[in-house]
Amino acid sequence: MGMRTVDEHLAEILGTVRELPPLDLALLEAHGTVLAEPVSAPVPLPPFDNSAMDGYAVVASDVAGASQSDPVVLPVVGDIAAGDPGVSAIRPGLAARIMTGAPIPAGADAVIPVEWTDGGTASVRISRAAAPGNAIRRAGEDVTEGQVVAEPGTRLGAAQIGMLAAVGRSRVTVRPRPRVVVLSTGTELREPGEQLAPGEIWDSNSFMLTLAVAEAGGVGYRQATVGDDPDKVLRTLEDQLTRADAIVTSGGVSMGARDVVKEVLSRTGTVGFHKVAMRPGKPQGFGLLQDTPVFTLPGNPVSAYVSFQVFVRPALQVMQGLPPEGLPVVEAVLTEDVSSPKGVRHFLRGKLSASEGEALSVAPVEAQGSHQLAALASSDGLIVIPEDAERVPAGTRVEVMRMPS
Ligand SMILES: Nc1nc2c(c(=O)[nH]1)N[C@H]1C(S)=C(S)[C@@H](COP(=O)(O)OP(=O)(O)OC[C@H]3O[C@@H](n4cnc5c(N)ncnc54)[C@H](O)[C@@H]3O)O[C@H]1N2
Ligand code: MOO
Repeated sequence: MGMRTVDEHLAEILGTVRELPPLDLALLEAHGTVLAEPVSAPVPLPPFDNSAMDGYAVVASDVAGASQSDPVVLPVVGDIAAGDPGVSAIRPGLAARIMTGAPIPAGADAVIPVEWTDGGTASVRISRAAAPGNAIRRAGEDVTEGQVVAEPGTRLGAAQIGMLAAVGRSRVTVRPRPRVVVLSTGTELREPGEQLAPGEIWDSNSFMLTLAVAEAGGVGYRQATVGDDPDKVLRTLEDQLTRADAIVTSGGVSMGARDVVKEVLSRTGTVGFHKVAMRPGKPQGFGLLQDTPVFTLPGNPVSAYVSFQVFVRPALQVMQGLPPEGLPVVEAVLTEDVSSPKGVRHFLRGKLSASEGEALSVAPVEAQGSHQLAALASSDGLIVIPEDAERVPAGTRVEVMRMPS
């Protein structure tokens, strides 16, 4: 078990994981995935000049003198609704009733909102002038023909999917969400909701990690907790390979007499176990089991969470065709002195706050033990204290990994 740095361990991971093959998905199924092709508009948007309001299409110069006291009256030659094919036309001296989204008739150069008129159907009394172009939405004003509306690497949220539909796409090529099987090991673990016997605790890691996968854009499959029986652990891992793009385990990787994950994976696959110079999260394992990346995270809950964000999240980003950036990092001013072991990258749990006009600040929470999940759950950032720092005084600017909310 050689000692390695965080960067060395991450480099091995990022050098091993691969982008998932692209997949053609129907739009709604593509929500949350990452686009793998550039999408361009086959036509301009809007495709034709159309009305922004319900009202009357006119020639602006006809109504130039219209006012409350001296309205202009024009004959109405017809109705144009949204969806009409856009073949109608008017001549000077005429008006056409028009609805929002309907094509502007040839010859018209302004739309008078119905509120500025008496709403007439045979003829209309207009009591306000309008400049040419009034209430007209021009073709191509949103998107020009051939314009790329979404680049590869775009995460497809509601607005982006809406954009793809607006340019006529029913399906898109994306990197699928990585499917990640999450497995907790430990005979002491019980399902939440069950009774605890002496010596037992409720399994929290598998819930936390399954959802951390989802927060990172993947699909987490929570596996029922397995005990410390090596054959059962191996069988469970192998059974899961068919549906997993990656496997994340928690527990059973340190120095105990019954560290089952380490025992089992030392016999097969390429998973290597290392002490990584970080706190929390020292015991780490990573490698392939029949070509599937396996991350063996330490069992202490805070260690498991931090390890996930530092190592697994960037790997899931690579699998989705994204740069391995990990959590977003912000700079903040430390509110308290902290000390940190030399040679170790320390991830302290902290609370960010922004008061008006002042720089973002971060307060380390009091409980920094790797078993103290309540302190993690009340934090919103992981304060990164680099390897070479031992004493960091209050007022220092530090990097903080912002936890997903
Ligand atoms: N002699 C040494 N002992 C330990 C060392 C060491 O270097 N030498 N490292 C410590 C560190 S650091 C960590 S982290 C843990 C890692 O241990 P394991 O990954 O083998 O995890 P376990 O022993 O199975 O569990 C540790 C701790 O976490 C609790 N746990 C485990 N799984 C869950 C879960 N799914 N939900 C909630 N809590 C869980 C478990 O009950 C233990 O309390 O090793 C140290 N020891
Ligand atoms: O590294 Mo352990 O992960 O500190 O508790």
